Amino acid sequence: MSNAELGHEQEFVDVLYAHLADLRARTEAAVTSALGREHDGTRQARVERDIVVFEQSGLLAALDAGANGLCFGRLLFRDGADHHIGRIGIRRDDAEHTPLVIDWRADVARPFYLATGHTPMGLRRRRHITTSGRRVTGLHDEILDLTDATRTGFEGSDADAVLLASLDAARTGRMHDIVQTIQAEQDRIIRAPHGGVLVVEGGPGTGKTVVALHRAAYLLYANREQLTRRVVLVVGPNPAFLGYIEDVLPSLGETGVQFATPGELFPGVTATAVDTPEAAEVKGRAAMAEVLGRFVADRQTVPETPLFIEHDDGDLYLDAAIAEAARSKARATPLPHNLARPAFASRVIDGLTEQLVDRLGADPFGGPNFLGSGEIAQLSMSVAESPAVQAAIDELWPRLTPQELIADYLAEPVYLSDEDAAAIRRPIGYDPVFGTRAAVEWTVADVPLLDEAAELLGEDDSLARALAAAERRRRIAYAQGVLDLSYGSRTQEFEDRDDEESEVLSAHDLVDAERLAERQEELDHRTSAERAAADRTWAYGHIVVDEAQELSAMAWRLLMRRSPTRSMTLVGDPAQTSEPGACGSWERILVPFVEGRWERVRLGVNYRTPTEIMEVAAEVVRAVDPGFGPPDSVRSTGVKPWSRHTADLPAAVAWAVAHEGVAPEGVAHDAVTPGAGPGDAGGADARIPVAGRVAVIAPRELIDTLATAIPHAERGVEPDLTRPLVLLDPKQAKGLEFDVVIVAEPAAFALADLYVALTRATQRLGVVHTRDLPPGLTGLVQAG
Ligand SMILES: Nc1ncnc2c1ncn2[C@@H]1O[C@H](COP(=O)(O)OP(=O)(O)OP(=O)(O)O)[C@@H](O)[C@H]1O
Repeated sequence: MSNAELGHEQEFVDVLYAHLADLRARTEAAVTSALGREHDGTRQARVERDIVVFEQSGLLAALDAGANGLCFGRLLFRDGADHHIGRIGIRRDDAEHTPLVIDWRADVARPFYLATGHTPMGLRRRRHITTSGRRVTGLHDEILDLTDATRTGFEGSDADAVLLASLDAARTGRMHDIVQTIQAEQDRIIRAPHGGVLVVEGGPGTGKTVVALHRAAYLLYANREQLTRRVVLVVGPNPAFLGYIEDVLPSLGETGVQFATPGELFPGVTATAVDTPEAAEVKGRAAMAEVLGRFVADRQTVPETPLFIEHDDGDLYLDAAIAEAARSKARATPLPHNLARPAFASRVIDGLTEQLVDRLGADPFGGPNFLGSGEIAQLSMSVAESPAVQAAIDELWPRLTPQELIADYLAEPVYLSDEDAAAIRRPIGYDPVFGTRAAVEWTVADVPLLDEAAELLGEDDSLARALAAAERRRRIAYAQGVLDLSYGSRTQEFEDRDDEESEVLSAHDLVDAERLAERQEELDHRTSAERAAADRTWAYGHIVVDEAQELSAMAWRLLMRRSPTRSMTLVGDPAQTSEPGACGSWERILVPFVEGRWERVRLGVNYRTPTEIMEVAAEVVRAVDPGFGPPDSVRSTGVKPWSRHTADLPAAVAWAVAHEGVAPEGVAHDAVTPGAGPGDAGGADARIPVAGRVAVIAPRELIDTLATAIPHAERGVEPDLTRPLVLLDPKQAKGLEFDVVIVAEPAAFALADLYVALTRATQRLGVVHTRDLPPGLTGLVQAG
């Protein structure tokens, strides 16, 4: 093994970090000085400041992101080309600004992920560089050209060594990027074209989530202008999951991404209540769209007996004929309820004015009405301005908010069977003092109903839109000035744009005046992602949906509205579906929206769960579905899952936790000898992690009881997953992973939930139970 070779790479990495530090210092200085600079308040001065801040802030974020594990690979081509591959791209200071390290997303980096002995893609040698901080700790070379006789001593026959080392590492409670070890099947998905709907399917641990996140990073790189402006939205099942994955994109230099759970997709509403499974199922049905449409139509009424309206020019009667004619006119417009209201109102006003005209201008001798057009117009105005007339119109065609409509509907659900109506009925609460409506506690399944209501009702925002358009014109004019000046004052760092592989972008390359105008708004106020989050009608550039199999038909309607271009990556595993309202198959989800215009790809290798655990999880499913085929695990640990029967579940959970090496509060984790897990007796060459994370996964109804036995366990709606021990219900555990998992009382789990729980462990699995074990778990090693 050549220490010189390691030394060369260390020298290169040193140069790289020195360059990064220099770039960073210059960038930071530029931002600080621009922000701190006194300016005279003139447009010119503001423009100059904004140019610097705009150009440099994005670069700073990318530089910070790249600082950790900046360089991880090297490609040596047969033709002599030699490229280092990194998390971000950086160029030299030479005259040509040649690349120092290539962004992993650039085309030239692709052989790092795809080349094989059979298809070397021009490569002679591929090198994995392992670093710890800034120190090069290891090299792993693969020779792809058998005529290459050079030997460094780092050539390895096991091409998966780097991957296995990464998979065996103790978990941290946060998902990490995998740029160093993306597998070929994953790379093809990550770089699949931007347009259309791509469904990524695969069993537990096949990398669906991590691949979807890298795909988002790749798409942002390849379509930067479009996607940073339109924003990428990542939808995940719950807040804990979003916390678990939220570091991945920033670690790849991408910060302008919005994360949301399905309960957060209606701005202004936070889902705090929980539906029963039956209620969630009813609310999620596609038929609810039509039901709500009918409910809105029911609010457009005709009086059974004429409404009497006192008026200065004479009493008015708003009868069924006038209301009927007005309703037909309003419904004939293509507008939603609130926007069609003016059409209704104007026809009612015409009808009532006619009443007055007939009465006041009637010729007693049967001749033509003697009121002139001016007088009629006057009468019409006085009718329109009458508060009593307005109140009558409101009664027949009320202005409605989505919240009011859905609260009313849930208070008295119609167009459903009695059973379904009973499942979702929720009386309106009233403030005991003021008698006003109490605030509604919304559920996740209410959110798509609110969105549907917003579509049916429409919002009269014409004034707001006109103001926004005027403001936008002003900003574009201003931004044009920014760009003109920016071109004149560009720095060396940003000039280097002659080739297609450039990774560092400048204002001229990224933006036109319109785009910069939007950027200015961001600088002044919020980021694009923040603006998107606050705007129900935002059209996202790309949407990634994780655990997509869980969403209801109504939730899909909402998401499709947010993606008019239908650029989406949907990630899921139908075998892990347990939501009663879930849509079921991809066909059912997608045919109504993108029939024939979607593609499905499958990932088939489990990178998380070792063979020993996966076999057990598969047996559980096979007990009901004998043909079930789980993904193949990429590694095994030699440690068999164990079970323990007990009469005292909390005590058994506490015992299991102690045996898995999680110290109670106040005792340092290191003070407990880890690894002596109850199942180790059977393990021959067990590879045990030194430290890591343990999860106890238990049915929701047992969580409180178990918490008393393991008070040091982290739990709650949004548990901190970086803590050594967490207590979760199976829904919360979706998408997560831990070194060790203890499943409590598996007989109380739904089958899909149990499958999810059993497949969360990267190292060891134990089961504690008082009831009989479900089929598939009965053969586990008995512990204790
Ligand atoms: N190429 C890879 N290199 C290193 N680690 C990988 C690779 N692919 C996947 N992994 C790791 O495997 C684990 C499982 O990945 P991920 O959570 O994305 O799987 P999933 O298919 O979404 O699982 P589930 O459906 O069970 O939630 C993660 O720790 C991930 O980092």
